[in-house]
Amino acid sequence: MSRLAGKTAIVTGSTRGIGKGIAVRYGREGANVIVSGTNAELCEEVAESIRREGGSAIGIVCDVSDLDQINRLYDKTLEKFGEINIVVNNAGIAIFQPFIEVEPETVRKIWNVNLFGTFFSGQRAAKEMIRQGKGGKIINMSSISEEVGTADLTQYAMTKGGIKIMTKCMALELAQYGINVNAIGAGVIDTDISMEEFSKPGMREETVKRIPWGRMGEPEDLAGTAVFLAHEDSDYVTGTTVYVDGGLLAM
Ligand SMILES: NC(=O)C1=CN([C@@H]2O[C@H](COP(=O)(O)OP(=O)(O)OC[C@H]3O[C@@H](n4cnc5c(N)ncnc54)[C@H](O)[C@@H]3O)[C@@H](O)[C@H]2O)C=CC1
Ligand SMILES: C[C@H](O)[C@@H]1OC(=O)[C@H](O)[C@@H]1O
Repeated sequence: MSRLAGKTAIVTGSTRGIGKGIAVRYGREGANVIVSGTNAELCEEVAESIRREGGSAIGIVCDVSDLDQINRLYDKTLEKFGEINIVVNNAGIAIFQPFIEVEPETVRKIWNVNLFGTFFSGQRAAKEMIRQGKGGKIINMSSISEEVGTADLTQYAMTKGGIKIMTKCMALELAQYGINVNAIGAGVIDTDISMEEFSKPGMREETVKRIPWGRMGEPEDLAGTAVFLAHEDSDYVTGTTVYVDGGLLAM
């Protein structure tokens, strides 16, 4: 299928995990994909793997906690492809720590990537999409953590709660330009972000037991929703979170 043919899509934090899964699927759906992250070699590696499958992709380094790098990401994308139609604000970090032990620096670090990065990448995306005058799709990576509390993750969960309301406010302001803004609320997905936590004895088994679908998610489980939210099929969907969580929030 080529549901995204002719579209140019930036996916932040797409050198591994969920972002990589989305970037690879967008490549298969015919989009020009910008693979982005903090490591230049990895950006090129993932872009090359998309090109090897016959897709169109380039790698551009961008630390989303740095506004200059965000602007460079957008400038370079426009230089190469002339337009930006889809942006997935996926880059994110988590640090597990009991609330009473968290240092200010930890909060600032998570805040800068998850909130500042999503906000200012979204802002630049909106400015370009308004200038282009053809609408566009902005997808923010959120989590079931925007809805339910998790011990040792206050410093992370509050950023996802922030992304939830950011998504709604952006959707309200940008509807007049035909720009959809939605979020994906991922459940527990088997990626490096939780590797340390799940290497603790019994943690993985305990977690899987709580998931109605009976397994942790894989990055590929999110890719279909990311295509839907990037495609015209979702033109009347805005300001919402689509949860992809194996039923966790149904409990
Ligand atoms: N794995 C999970 O269970 C869940 C993950 N999420 C969210 O999905 C997103 C992706 O996470 P995963 O793929 O699971 O983790 P991951 O750790 O495998 O991938 C995170 C990606 O973000 C990149 N990144 C980190 N800091 C960055 C920065 N300053 N600038 C640019 N890129 C940066 C990393 O290089 C990596 O490519 C995150 O926003 C995370 O909060 C949401 C719910 C569940
Ligand atoms: C970091 C967590 O393990 C991961 O991130 C989320 O947002 C999910 O709720 C998972 O627990």
